[in-house]
Amino acid sequence: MSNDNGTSAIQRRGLMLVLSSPSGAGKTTLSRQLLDNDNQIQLSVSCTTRQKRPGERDGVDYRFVDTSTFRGMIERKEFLEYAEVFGNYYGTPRAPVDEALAAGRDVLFDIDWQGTQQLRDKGRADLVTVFILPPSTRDLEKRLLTRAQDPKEIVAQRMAKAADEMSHWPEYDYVLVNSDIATSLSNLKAILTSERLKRERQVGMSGFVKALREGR
Ligand SMILES: Nc1nc2c(ncn2[C@@H]2O[C@H](COP(=O)(O)OP(=O)(O)O)[C@@H](O)[C@H]2O)c(=O)[nH]1
Ligand SMILES: Nc1ncnc2c1ncn2[C@@H]1O[C@H](COP(=O)(O)OP(=O)(O)O)[C@@H](O)[C@H]1O
Repeated sequence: MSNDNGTSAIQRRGLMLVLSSPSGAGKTTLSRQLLDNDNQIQLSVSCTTRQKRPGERDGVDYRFVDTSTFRGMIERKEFLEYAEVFGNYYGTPRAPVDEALAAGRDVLFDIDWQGTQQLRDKGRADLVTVFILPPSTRDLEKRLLTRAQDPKEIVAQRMAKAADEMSHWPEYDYVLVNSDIATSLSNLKAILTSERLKRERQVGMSGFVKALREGR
């Protein structure tokens, strides 16, 4: 796996980039743009028992499963973490994450604060967490309404939960206020670049420096 700072063949460890926010703040939009822009990171596709929204694709945005399938996966310990959010189950399948990290690839997670806490409790050294806030409550509601994918009562339910969810921002490494999407994307890319360049993640660096010092 190469890094992006011109030192191309230096191997590094994959990292786990977590995005959380109240519903409607823009994490799905930001995730999609980041994935389109960066070929070293892949999305962790969660399982959920919630209804598919128009335009969502099974296996791409989520794996849509029924409650008994989800419970079976819990029993077989197939989830790295899972939680109940807005009355539905959501969970991160473990195997694809382990495979990606072992191959030195980064993994992007769109999960809530409960899932983030579970990953943190497992002491995952490769965790980098980002909380996304809306510029205002009015903007948040406007975004949920203009997304136009949830019935009015679901939007109201999500707005009612927003204050609670936003109280978790101090638990995250980075915080972005998503006013302008292009600025947020560029800030997110800056976070990712800096985290990739951390010395301890560049596991191939000592070999590289050894070769340099030997004049090779
Ligand atoms: N813990 C956990 N939360 C998840 C997972 N997948 C999605 N979520 C969260 O569940 C919440 C609802 O997601 P969703 O129904 O897609 O609504 P949206 O956030 O309005 O797009 C969001 O906070 C997601 O980040 C998961 O695998 N685990
Ligand atoms: N910076 C932004 N400015 C204006 N609208 C935005 C911005 N970011 C996202 N949106 C819009 O807000 C709505 C909710 O965004 P989405 O990414 O689905 O949020 P989340 O995944 O956090 O629930 C979408 O219609 C999206 O196009």
